[in-house]
Amino acid sequence: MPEQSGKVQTVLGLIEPDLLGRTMTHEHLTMTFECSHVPPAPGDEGLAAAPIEMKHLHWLQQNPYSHHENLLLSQEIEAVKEELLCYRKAGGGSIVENTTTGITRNLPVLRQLAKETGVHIIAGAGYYVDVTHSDETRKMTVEKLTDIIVNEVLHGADGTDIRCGVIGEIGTSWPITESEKKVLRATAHAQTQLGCPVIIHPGRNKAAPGEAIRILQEAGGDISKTVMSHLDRSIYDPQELLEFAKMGSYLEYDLFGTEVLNYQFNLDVDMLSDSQRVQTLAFLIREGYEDRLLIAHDIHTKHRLTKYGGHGFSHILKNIVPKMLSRGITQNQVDKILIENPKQWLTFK
Ligand SMILES: CC(=O)NCCS(=O)(=O)O
Repeated sequence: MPEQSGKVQTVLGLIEPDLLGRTMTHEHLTMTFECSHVPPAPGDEGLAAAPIEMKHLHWLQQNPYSHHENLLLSQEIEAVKEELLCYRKAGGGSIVENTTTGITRNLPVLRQLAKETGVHIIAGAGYYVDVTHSDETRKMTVEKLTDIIVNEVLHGADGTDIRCGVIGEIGTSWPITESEKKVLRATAHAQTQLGCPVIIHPGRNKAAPGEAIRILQEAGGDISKTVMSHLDRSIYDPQELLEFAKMGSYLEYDLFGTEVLNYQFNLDVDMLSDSQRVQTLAFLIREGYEDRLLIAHDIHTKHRLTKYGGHGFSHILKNIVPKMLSRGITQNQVDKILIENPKQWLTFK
């Protein structure tokens, strides 16, 4: 049985699960997102190249992926540190940092932030979406990928002794590519060895979450210990959502704070607003899924930091929790979503 059994693995070492407190299960503290750049609309090239300024804020909020500098969260370590201190003051305890290979994971920075702020930080093992896979990664067998992921959890990643405490976010596109399928199978095999939590980034299609879970399941993964991210932009129809929920993964609404008219990555999608996210949580609770719900902001660009007029890492604690309570979700259910469910998920078997 690995030493992680019954514990949560943070970038500063193993801790008792009860120490986690309120936990955002899907955030990024330092990463780059140039792989997802969307060319600006004709006529907007000047805005896309201009420094971030108050007068451009609305454009930036609606076109976050067209502004190169906005995609470099890695440049904002000091601002993120300030945010984490505020997050603690607001009652936050822990953050799962989902940056994996391909979007510039920086474990030494995560360790430094954990030491300086007192926030428990859990780092992610594995690989982001196919466009970020190197030729070397693409050529690897499932066995080799499994060894690498297991090593990132048991011994440390990126040449450091800093150990990851979850596998993911494991990136998948739509349709899921061959290289991504190998990574999913390796994830399931590593999870079988380690008894660890897993988190998946689905492709941008309503069929994508189910397909990723099926691949994990067929490879022996533990779906009850797996989180499906980004449901806010993936499955809207209530019946289809319930069908997916029956598969047994955690259901994560992790784009709180994102309010956009046009979702740049898929214009067919009407991205949920925060009010609709809360309504969806209430619906899933009524349907019996309160033990399966997780929430977060998935901050991955500069404009969502308070330094740039964004909502920051404390938005859920300061604004969404009161809204949940005012819409009939009980304090006990809020605590489940923010404390108990993350604890159950993050504790190694
Ligand atoms: C970093 C990351 O993968 N964010 C997800 C953005 S998306 O719009 O939900 O795909």
